[in-house]
Amino acid sequence: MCSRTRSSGFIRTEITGAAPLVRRRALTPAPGPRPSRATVARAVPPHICLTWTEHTITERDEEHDVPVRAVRGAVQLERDEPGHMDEQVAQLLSTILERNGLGADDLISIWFTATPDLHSDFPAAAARGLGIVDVPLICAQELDIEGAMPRVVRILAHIESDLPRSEIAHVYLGAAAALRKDIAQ
Ligand SMILES: C=C(O[C@@H]1C=C(C(=O)O)C=C[C@H]1O)C(=O)O
Repeated sequence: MCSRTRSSGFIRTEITGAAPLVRRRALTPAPGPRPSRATVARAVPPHICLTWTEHTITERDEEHDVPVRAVRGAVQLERDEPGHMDEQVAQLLSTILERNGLGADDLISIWFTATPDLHSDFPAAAARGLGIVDVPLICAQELDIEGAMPRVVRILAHIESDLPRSEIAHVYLGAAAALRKDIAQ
């Protein structure tokens, strides 16, 4: 899929497939202006099929490419109480990590939403309780849709994972499974 050869401190990336590879944060584009597709096509041997990374075929060798994926989760709280929220959100987040074989280092960022009937705490606080302290987090209020399930905390996490998209486990705990019967695990 992606092979690399080192040359005097730089590395040449040759993409032979069309996987949605995204460079890790530590990688920086090659200096200078971004060449056009035509320029790159002329500069690259014809057997190499380049993806969108073609404009930086030479880049610093700091880390390997890992696909970015997104994983969803949700849990319905029994009551709006800080200790209960903390426990339920921690369980949701740790289940997402466990079922997808993830560690804290694989997390890019996490969005939390809470339905408008939840006021007792920020759901993101539960992530810090799990030791996730250097991942950008944000909380927002979920849409106030008539008839929607009450007391729900949702998660949308962006992750680095070699799992294909079809194998990402989205976690809807307990009653929240009714929200997405098609993907809940
Ligand atoms: C169905 C859900 O609830 C809401 C509806 C969503 C959707 O239709 O995709 C996504 C998130 C929520 O705004 C869910 O959490 O999955």
